[in-house]
Amino acid sequence: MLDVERLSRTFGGVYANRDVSLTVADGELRGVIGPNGAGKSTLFTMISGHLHAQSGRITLDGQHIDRLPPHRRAQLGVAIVFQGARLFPGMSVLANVAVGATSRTRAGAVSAALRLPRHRREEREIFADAHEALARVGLSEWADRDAEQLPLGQQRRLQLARALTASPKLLLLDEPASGLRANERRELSHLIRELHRDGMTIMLIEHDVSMVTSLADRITVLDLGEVIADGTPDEIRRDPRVIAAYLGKDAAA
Ligand SMILES: Nc1ncnc2c1ncn2[C@@H]1O[C@H](COP(=O)(O)OP(=O)(O)OP(=O)(O)O)[C@@H](O)[C@H]1O
Repeated sequence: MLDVERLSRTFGGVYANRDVSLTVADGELRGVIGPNGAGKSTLFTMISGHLHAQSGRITLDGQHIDRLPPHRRAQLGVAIVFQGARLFPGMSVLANVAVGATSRTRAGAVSAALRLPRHRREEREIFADAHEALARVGLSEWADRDAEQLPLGQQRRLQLARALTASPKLLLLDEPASGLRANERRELSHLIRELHRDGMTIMLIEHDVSMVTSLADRITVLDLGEVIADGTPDEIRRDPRVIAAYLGKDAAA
């Protein structure tokens, strides 16, 4: 489904990603781990198109997408939840999800301003999609609440709902669990596992190694912008390079 070949990107002459290659199978849940500054977010934003790679190639279902802008990649099924993504302040939970969905409408601004039938139909579809996505993440009963009033765990699920309105083929989650309490983490893990079971292809950046090893089919480990290991959670746990670079002595014990 996703082929990343020798992707590179530098900032100020320093490699944030250097010849990063990986292949993600259809329906796979791929964990991406590595120390701070390893290049994980850089990799995700190059896949989503928000950051340009300086070299390398990205192929989604056989189609080269590396020259496409982010909205075209989104139309092809790539959705990203950014690290620390913000909510729209002063808006309800439902409106926050619906705003995410409006970027995909076809009717355009003129038709929206004139409230032409096509626009009204799209608006209905958007809100139907938003309701469905909220149900999917278990937030239906909070639809009319002010989004900012939600506890952090629910805010993260809201971000996920926003991404789901696009019915993505490939969902990129950049540290969705950071800052969450243990019970919120468990709920989010459960939700990610369900999406995976439903067949969605997911890439997940996560610092909590036990969370990522319990969820992922395979894990890619980055260090200083390079892939230092790629394998099943068991293989990763045993890999001496990973233990040395990332997991530390505790994990090796
Ligand atoms: N927009 C930018 N401008 C300059 N340097 C950047 C930029 N984005 C990333 N970098 C640098 O690229 C390297 C990789 O950063 P990146 O955010 O991809 O790492 P990460 O593995 O996601 O880190 P973290 O776990 O802390 O989120 C770091 O050295 C970072 O400082």
